[in-house]
Amino acid sequence: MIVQTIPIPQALTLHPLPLSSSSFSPFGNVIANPSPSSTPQTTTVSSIAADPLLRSHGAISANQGTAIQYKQLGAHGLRNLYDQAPSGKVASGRITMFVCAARAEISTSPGAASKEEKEEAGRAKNSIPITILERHPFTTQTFIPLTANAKKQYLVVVAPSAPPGNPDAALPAPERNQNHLLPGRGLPDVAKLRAFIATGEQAVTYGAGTWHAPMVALGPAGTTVDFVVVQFANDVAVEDCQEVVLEGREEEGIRIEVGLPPRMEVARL
Ligand SMILES: NC(=O)N[C@@H](O)C(=O)O
Repeated sequence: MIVQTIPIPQALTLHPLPLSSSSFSPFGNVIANPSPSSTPQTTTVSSIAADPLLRSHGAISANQGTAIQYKQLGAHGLRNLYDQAPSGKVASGRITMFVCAARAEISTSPGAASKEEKEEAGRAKNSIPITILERHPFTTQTFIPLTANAKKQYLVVVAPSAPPGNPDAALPAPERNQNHLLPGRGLPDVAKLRAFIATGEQAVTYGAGTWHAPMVALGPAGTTVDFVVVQFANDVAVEDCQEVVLEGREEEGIRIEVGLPPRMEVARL
């Protein structure tokens, strides 16, 4: 539900970076195969012991040696903090699906964009407006694209919380998380918005309370990116989802948008 309207102080164009675990760590987790070159056939107790990457992701040999199981995929696992929700209403785990229409397309061909491509991108105004941010204060939310295709892409737009103050004082938000990973109860700090380009080989978990824009699928017109979404909810609107409208002044060009590059290298973890 909409809880606030924030005036956009000045025009802002975000330049998205390839999504990676390290750049996204203040906001949540990137989930991807930590070591695509490792196969179940060649991964043994001793090869795991010798490989810091496998060890740091908690790799074990599973399914009678026919699988690798990674048990540690980031600090923001599934979190249910509804025991701190003022309504006291218990939450349940939910699995839903978002079928997201592609809203723009960028090329994934490696290499720098040519002068002509940059000019063309400028002319096409290849940008996505950001007009709303939302957070799920008491739960993590994981978006898992139903494709393992690096050519499928989506935009992840997130903001840290501003220091707490009057405007957010009445909003339900948790105070404690076992790993102290909460972003804080404040409204989004729009000047510090960040944008990332994710691929179909990456899933993303927003940490509990992380401000984020509604998912933006990328790709040719008429296509979709389908996501399985895993979170908790208790059906109390203000505890499940708090939305903030970002109010620009179109006539003065005061808006927030993500500028899409004509070409972008896609990154692994
Ligand atoms: N992220 C996104 O697209 N949507 C949500 O977080 C939602 O719960 O609606």
